[in-house]
Amino acid sequence: MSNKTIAFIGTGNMSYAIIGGMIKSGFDAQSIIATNRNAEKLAKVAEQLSVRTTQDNLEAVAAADVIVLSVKPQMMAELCQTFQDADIDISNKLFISVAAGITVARLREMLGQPVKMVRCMPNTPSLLGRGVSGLYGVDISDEEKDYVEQVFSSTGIALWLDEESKINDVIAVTGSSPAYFFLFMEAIEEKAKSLGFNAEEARKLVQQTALGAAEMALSQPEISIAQLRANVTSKGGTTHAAVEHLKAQQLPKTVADAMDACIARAEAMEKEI
Ligand SMILES: NC(=O)C1=CN([C@@H]2O[C@H](COP(=O)(O)OP(=O)(O)OC[C@H]3O[C@@H](n4cnc5c(N)ncnc54)[C@H](O)[C@@H]3O)[C@@H](O)[C@H]2O)C=CC1
Ligand SMILES: O=C(O)[C@@H]1CCC=N1
Repeated sequence: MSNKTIAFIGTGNMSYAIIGGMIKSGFDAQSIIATNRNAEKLAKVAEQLSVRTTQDNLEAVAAADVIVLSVKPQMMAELCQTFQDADIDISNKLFISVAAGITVARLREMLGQPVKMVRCMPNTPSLLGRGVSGLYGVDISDEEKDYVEQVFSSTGIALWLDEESKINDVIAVTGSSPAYFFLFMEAIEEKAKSLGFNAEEARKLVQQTALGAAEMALSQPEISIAQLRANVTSKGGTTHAAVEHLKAQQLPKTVADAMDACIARAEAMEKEI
C-alpha cells in the first residue's frame, strides 16, 4: 500500500463512502485526513472511520500529497480561492475532484494554476466496496495513476476514460444511477405496503429481491440481463403481464430520457459554475 497522505476536503456522503471503502480494503487510517467545516459531521467521521480529522482545510492541504475536492459543485470556487489566498505551495500536489459539472480547465482556473488533476466520478456503493468510479487524468505520472487506481479499486471498479466528456456519461450510467434503482425499490416497497405488508416486511422483501437480482447478474456474466429477465417470465404468466405493462408505459425509453437529462444537467453546470 502506498505511503502517500490523502486529504478529503468536504467529507460528506460521497467522501465518507470512498474513505469507508478504503479503510475496509486495508488503507492505513492514519494516511487519510478528512475535513468538514461542520464539527458535528466531522466528529461522526472520526468516530466511525478513525481517520485523522480537522476543520482546517489549509492544514489538511499542507499535510497531504493528494487532495480530494469533495464539496458541492456550487461551493468549489469559494473553497479553491482559500487555497489561492493561503501561503501553501500546491504546485506539486495531485488534486482529485469528484464534483459533477466542473471541468479540469475550470478547476485549474479556480486553483489559479495548472495543477496535476484527476476528475473522478464515483458512486456511493463505494462504501461497501461495490462502487464504480470513472477516472480522467491530466498531467499525472504513471506512479500517480497507479496510486489513484489503487484508491478507487479499493472501493470497487475503477475505469480510466480517454475523454473528459465521458465523465458526464459515467454520471448518467453509474454516478446518479443508484438513485434510479432506489426509486424503483421505493415504488415496489410502497405498493407492497398498500397490499398489506407492514413496513418492515415490505422493506425486507424489496431489498432481498434487489440484492438477489443483482447477484444473479453478477454471478452469471455469460447470461445476458435480457435472458435473466426472460427466465422469470413465463409465457402467458404473471411476470409477462407486469413487464408488458412497463413496456407499454415506455419504461426503457423513460430511463434513456432520464439519463440524457442527467448528462444535459452536467453540461449545463459546466457553463454555470
Ligand atoms: N453523493 C453522490 O452520490 C455523489 C456525489 N458526487 C460529488 O461529490 C461532491 C460532494 O457531494 P456529497 O458528498 O453528496 O455532498 P455533501 O453535502 O454530503 O458533502 C459535502 C460536505 O462538504 C462540507 N463543506 C462544504 N463546504 C466546505 C468547506 N469550505 N470546507 C470544508 N467542508 C465543507 C459540507 O458540510 C458537507 O458535509 C459533489 O461535488 C458531487 O457532485 C459525485 C458522485 C456521486
Ligand atoms: O446528483 C449529483 O449531482 C451528484 C453527482 C452524481 C450523484 N450525485
